[in-house]
Amino acid sequence: MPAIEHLRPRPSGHRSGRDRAPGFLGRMRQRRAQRDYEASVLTFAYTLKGEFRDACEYLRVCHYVSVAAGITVRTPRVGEVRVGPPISFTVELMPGQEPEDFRKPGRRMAHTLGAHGLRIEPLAGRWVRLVLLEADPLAEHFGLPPVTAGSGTETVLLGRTEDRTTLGHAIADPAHLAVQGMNGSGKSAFVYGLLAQLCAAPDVLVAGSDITGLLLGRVWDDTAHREWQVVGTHDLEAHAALLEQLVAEMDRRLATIPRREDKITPTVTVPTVLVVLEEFPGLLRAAGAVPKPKSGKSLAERIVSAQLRLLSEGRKAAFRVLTLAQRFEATAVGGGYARDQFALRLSFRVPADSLAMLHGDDARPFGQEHANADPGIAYLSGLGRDCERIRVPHLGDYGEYVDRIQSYGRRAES
Ligand SMILES: Nc1ncnc2c1ncn2[C@@H]1O[C@H](COP(=O)(O)OP(=O)(O)OP(=O)(O)O)[C@@H](O)[C@H]1O
Repeated sequence: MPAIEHLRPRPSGHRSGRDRAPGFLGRMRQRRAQRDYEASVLTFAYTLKGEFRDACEYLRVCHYVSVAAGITVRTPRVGEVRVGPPISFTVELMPGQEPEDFRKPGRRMAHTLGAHGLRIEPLAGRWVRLVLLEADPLAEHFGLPPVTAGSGTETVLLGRTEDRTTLGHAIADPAHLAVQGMNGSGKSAFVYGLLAQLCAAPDVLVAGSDITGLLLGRVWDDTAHREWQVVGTHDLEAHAALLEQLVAEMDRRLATIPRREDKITPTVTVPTVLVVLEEFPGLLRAAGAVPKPKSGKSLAERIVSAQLRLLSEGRKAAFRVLTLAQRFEATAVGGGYARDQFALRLSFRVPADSLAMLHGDDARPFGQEHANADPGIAYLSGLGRDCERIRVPHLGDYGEYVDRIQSYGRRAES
């Protein structure tokens, strides 16, 4: 950030190196160094304020006020500037502004000021502190600790935000999850971590369909979950049959909701069912190649309609759908209505248009940069937060996933 660099005070020690009070010339040098330093801080603060004002104007974090001479621009007032590191400054929000209003333009604002990112720390009243981050706060590796949830109502670790807030989510909370990402972006590793955290909970059942056979299937042998999982492409009919079986269970639950309640409360005997649909567009493509029977629905139609019913009615019956896809195009996941049912959405590295497709137009400014994101970096929408960049925890290699499911996966009762 050459434009707004500041000088740091230099130690004014005397040449002898001995610990002795400075003489007259030494004291003069000290005073001059102090004066130079103070002047450099003032120049630095002045320059930073100017650059911040320009950035606010360009990014429209400002008010346009009509005066007799025409339109004038008001930008948030900068208070105290700290030279850091990290460099930070306080800002008084303008009427109607919220700290969150700096989040979306934050990255661009930081780039204008020569930093990597911006952390927003709300202070008292209408003041916030903006901290300029010199490096990507998400660059640091984040390992998943060896924890398992004791119940679906306990939160599992989803990730860490740029301001180091840890985000968790309880699978019993009524939200379906959508996860998209290109090959190698870290979406499977994320779900390995999620399932490893959930596999031991006595009131959670991990069911689903996985044409790859890596996420579900063999890994889950000898656990209570395995009989509710279908893998591979050798018997595609079995995938449709499983989803229809899950819909039948959902219908049975809906019919038994107590009169004065509007949803099922999950228990050990009526667990939260997490329906994992790994590489769902691939399943639909494979099913689409199966010839349609003379009467009735095609295999792909059966799969789409079962998924749609689980998505639209499952929440009240303690069903949660977790769908994985490389891109969440409406046509690839059973239509726009199906896509709208996901309250929690995560996008690992995807092309810019795919990010906006799942997170809305608000995510468009992040698209270009996110298209080159490192594995494990994702945008998350949901949990009552705006679309936000996070790093998800990393469980380790595939062998670690196998070990954790085999060690902690809930066993079938004999
Ligand atoms: N959270 C993470 N932190 C650090 N590295 C990660 C993380 N997640 C994944 N990786 C690295 O990225 C590699 C690819 O991850 P992963 O296999 O999950 O990608 P994917 O999106 O599922 O790709 P594919 O669709 O090909 O399966 C992993 O082998 C791992 O080395």
